[in-house]
Amino acid sequence: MPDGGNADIYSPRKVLDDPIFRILSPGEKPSSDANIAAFYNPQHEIHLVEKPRPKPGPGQVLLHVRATGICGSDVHFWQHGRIGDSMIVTDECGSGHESAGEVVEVGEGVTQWKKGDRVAIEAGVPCSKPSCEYCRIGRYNACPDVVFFSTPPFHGTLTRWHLHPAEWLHRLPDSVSFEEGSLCEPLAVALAGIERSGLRLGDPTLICGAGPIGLVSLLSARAAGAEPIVITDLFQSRLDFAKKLVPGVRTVLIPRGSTPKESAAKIKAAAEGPVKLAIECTGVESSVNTAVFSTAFGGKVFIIGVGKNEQLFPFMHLSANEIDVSFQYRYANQYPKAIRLVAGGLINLKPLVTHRFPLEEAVAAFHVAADPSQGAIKVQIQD
Ligand SMILES: NC(=O)c1ccc[n+]([C@@H]2O[C@H](COP(=O)([O-])OP(=O)(O)OC[C@H]3O[C@@H](n4cnc5c(N)ncnc54)[C@H](O)[C@@H]3O)[C@@H](O)[C@H]2O)c1
Ligand SMILES: OC[C@H](O)C(O)[C@@H](O)CO
Ligand SMILES: [Zn+2]
Ligand SMILES: [Zn+2]
Repeated sequence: MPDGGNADIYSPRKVLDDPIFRILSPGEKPSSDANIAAFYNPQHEIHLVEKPRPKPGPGQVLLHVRATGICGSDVHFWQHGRIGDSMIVTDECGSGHESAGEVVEVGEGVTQWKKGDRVAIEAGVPCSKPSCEYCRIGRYNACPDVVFFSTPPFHGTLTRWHLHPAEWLHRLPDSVSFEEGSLCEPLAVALAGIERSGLRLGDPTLICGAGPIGLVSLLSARAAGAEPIVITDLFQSRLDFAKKLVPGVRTVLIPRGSTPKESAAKIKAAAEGPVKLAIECTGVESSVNTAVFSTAFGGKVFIIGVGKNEQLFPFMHLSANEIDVSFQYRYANQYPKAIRLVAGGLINLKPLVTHRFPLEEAVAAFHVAADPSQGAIKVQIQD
């Protein structure tokens, strides 16, 4: 467990039999300063929960969470109860890990923050112990004792009053809104991918999938000087959105049922040749294979998407073309860079928020985020 943490906020709590947690009854109107949150459970229900307003312990900061984006992973935990074999919803669990907020109160020993400071909240809190190899070498996203808020059994940051360790908050300049601060979380994922992919100025680049992760990857690849950039999706509406976001991008609609080689032929035509780097943001086997067949000899397929545990890929094609395949898991050391790029105007996240809800309507927000017919890109809950 992280030092200085208050066991309460990290330990799982069974909502129903814990007197300080209660599920709000449908239609109940909580008071304007109630500490409400959106929780999901193993029965795939999602509801508002009222929790106590915590007091900051040593090294902690109490925040008023002002903006939280709903991630595909939040929806996945709610509707499927798990991600992979290790992240399983076995109890009521609070959602949200894309948050930004305002400092309300600081605990003993906290000197870098004061009331009113505006921050982005880094949801993955590693152990930071010298004895931990991954924390010691800076790849703290691999920390075996990480508390990643909203990944079961840890409750998320989608709440009104959230307690966080002071050193895992990042200052937001006044020029960066809470909306943008919240979006720095998916941006951190993309920036980690771009950094580890080795993307260089002028590299022909493919991005598979035009969801929030594909779109922040598009914005990041453009800022990093990739050219040309091709982006794919199954829905023309998402490709149209990508085109508005980055007018120079080339879009390729992937017809349902087309083979990876047929899709790759369309991509290579749009890119005027095979790409140097393919950033895969769907996790779907056919799309990963499309990325492989679209990549030049000596290129790289960099996979951010998550999907089925076992997947087939064209082994000999990769071998005979010396194509590297890498993966990204969350992020480490990316928040300061994300905030600099947004503050400096190199990455404009604002258009990504398409739907906004007040905290009291968080359940309705989840239903919109989960329904592709609503056309949402990023649904945000604001308070
Ligand atoms: N590696 C990490 O740490 C990390 C962090 C956040 C999200 N993710 C994962 O990244 C992926 C994308 O996240 P998101 O929020 O953008 O999800 P999303 O579902 O909103 O977007 C995925 C997009 O891919 C498109 N798509 C599906 N199959 C396709 C295909 N065969 N060809 C082209 N496009 C296809 C969908 O139409 C959709 O627009 C998800 O798997 C998510 O779990 C990974
Ligand atoms: O943005 C972070 C990702 O959504 C999470 O790691 C999720 O995949 C599991 O917690
Ligand atoms: Zn996420
Ligand atoms: Zn660690």
